Order: sequence, then structure tokens, then C-alpha cells
Amino acid sequence: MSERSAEGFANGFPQTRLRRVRRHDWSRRLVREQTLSVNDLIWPLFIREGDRQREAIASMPGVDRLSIDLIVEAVGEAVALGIPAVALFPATEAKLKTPECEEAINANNLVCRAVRAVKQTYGDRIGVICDVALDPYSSHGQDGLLRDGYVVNDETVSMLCRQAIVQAEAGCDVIAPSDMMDGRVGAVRRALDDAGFIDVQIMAYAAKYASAFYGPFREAVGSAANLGGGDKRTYQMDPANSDEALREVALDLAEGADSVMVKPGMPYLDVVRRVKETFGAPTFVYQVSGEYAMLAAAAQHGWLDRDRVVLESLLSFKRAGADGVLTYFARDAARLLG
Ligand SMILES: NCC(=O)CCC(=O)O
Ligand SMILES: [Mg+2]
Repeated sequence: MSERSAEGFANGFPQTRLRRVRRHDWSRRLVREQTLSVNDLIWPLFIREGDRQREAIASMPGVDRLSIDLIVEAVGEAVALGIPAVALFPATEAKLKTPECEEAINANNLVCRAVRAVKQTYGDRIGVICDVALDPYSSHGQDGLLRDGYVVNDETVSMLCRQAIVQAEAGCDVIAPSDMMDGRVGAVRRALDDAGFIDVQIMAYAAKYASAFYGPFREAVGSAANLGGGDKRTYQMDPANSDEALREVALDLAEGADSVMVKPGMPYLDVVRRVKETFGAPTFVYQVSGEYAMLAAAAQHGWLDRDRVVLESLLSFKRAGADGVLTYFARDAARLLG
């Protein structure tokens, strides 16, 4: 049944009716420009010490820190759902955090043990991504080594190379430098190649902003208190800039990054679009802990429809040009899409 034209719409006006193709579901599906699938998802998981330990993270309702045995079970769910990769983040015990971050290069540290357990169980059925940065290990909460209160670049990069090697030795498939030191991608690439890890990928946190949206993550890995009132503005990017993001991405690609990342996600969709259009390289985006917290908390209150905002937010990353999304909603989204 069609509406009869009213008086004001004589002579066939409007000629173009964009609503016509929106009228029925079959037609909406035919003209849909973007799709979200399980292949777009990377699931970040938090690891803690112990056996059968599951510990809630207050500011991330629905996300827990898991001991390695439970991490292996969670990764099993990801495998069953078809999620292509997980990113593992260690909540290092406070007693192991030091100013010089020695635990980062301990081949038997929490994340290395978790990677070994996951890889022994699932092999190449799922990819494992590990950050390279010192904040899970530093008593000061910074991502690099501190000298006179300043995070020094080159000395930090040397540590990051050693960290990348112990993680690759543990079986990590993708090294993700998240530290924002200059030159670290090239240095880590050389270190990996020299050690024989020519097929270990690098996913560079290329445009990582000094954002307030990381708050819950710092609670999750226990670095918030260490950082105190400190911030990371001498190495992470100024939220005001996007030309600079293109320069960061250009350098990381030139230094050998296999893929690049923009972080955070929802407030930086314009940056995702510019990066993808400019370089056409595999581009990922991180829907960070604060974004998760906003949506999860509002949904808990009944103020937002959780399933719908999760899928809409993830689709927005695809529309902006992202090839994939690191999201704490990955398991939920995979179930909804399944
Ligand atoms: N390097 C990983 C992160 O910093 C994650 C931040 C977040 O989820 O807030
Ligand atoms: Mg850089």
C-alpha cells in the first residue's frame, strides 16, 4: 500500500525518495554498505596469578581477571565462536613491579606463561597478541624507564626489544608495541628478525592518544595507583591532533609494522577514517575500557539496550574504515552475530 501524494507534493516531488529502500527488511539488507562479523573481533583478556581464580573489575562490569587455567577456558570459548585473536594483559603482582621493570623481560612472567598455555592448547586455531610496554611492570606506572622524572626513549626501546623476544619465545603471534616511544617498531622488528622470529607480526599502537578513557584498564592491571596523579602526555598523542596521527602511522609502517592501530575508538573515528584512506594498510581500532564502562554501566541501569549499542558501536568502526576492533565486548558480539 502506498501513501497518496498530498497537495504539497504535486508533480512527482520529491523525485528521489531515500526512504523507499528503507521500507522493508529485505531491501535494507540489500543496500547495506557495511557488515560486522566475528572475523572483525579481537578479545582482550586480563590475567592474574592463581588457580581457578576469577576476580571482578569494578569499573568494567562483566569483565574479570582470570588465572591462567581460566584464561585457557576463555580462549576456548573464543575459538569455538570463531574469534580470530585474543590480546592478553597481565595484572602483575605489586611485589614484582619495580622502577627498572625487570619482570617485563622475565621469560617466565605471567603473560609468557599464559601465552605458552594458550598456544599449547590451541596452536594456530587462534592468534595471540601481546603488548610491548613497561606499564604492567613499573612501580611508577609509566610505559617506559624514568630518568629524572622523564620517560626516556632509547633506553626504554632497548627494554622493549628484550620484552618482545621473551614474548615471541613464549609463542606470541603478534607483538603490539603500545608504548609510543619513537623508533620502537623498527627496533623491535630488527630484534625479532635477529632472533629468528621473522614471521611474528607487529601490530603497532601507532596513534595512541593520552586519553582519560583508559581509567578502568589501569584499575584492571593495577597500574592506576602506581601512576598516581601522573599522566602520559610526553609520549602519547594530544587528543587535539590528527595530522600528527598520520605521521605516526607513516613512521610505524615504514619501520615494518604489519598493521596499525588507533586508540581509543569511538571518540577518534575521524582518525580511523584518515589513517585507512591515507595508507590502505590493515587498520585496527581499540574500543578501550572507558568506552566499555560507559556502555556497560548505562546498560546495567537499563538506560541503553546493551546488545544494540554494542553492535552499533562496533559497526561504526567498520564504517570508519577499520579492519578489526579490539573490544571487551568481543565474546558478546560474537554470540550476537552467531
Ligand atoms: N595497551 C592496552 C591499553 O592500554 C588498553 C586501554 C584500555 O582498554 O583502556
Ligand atoms: Mg610513534
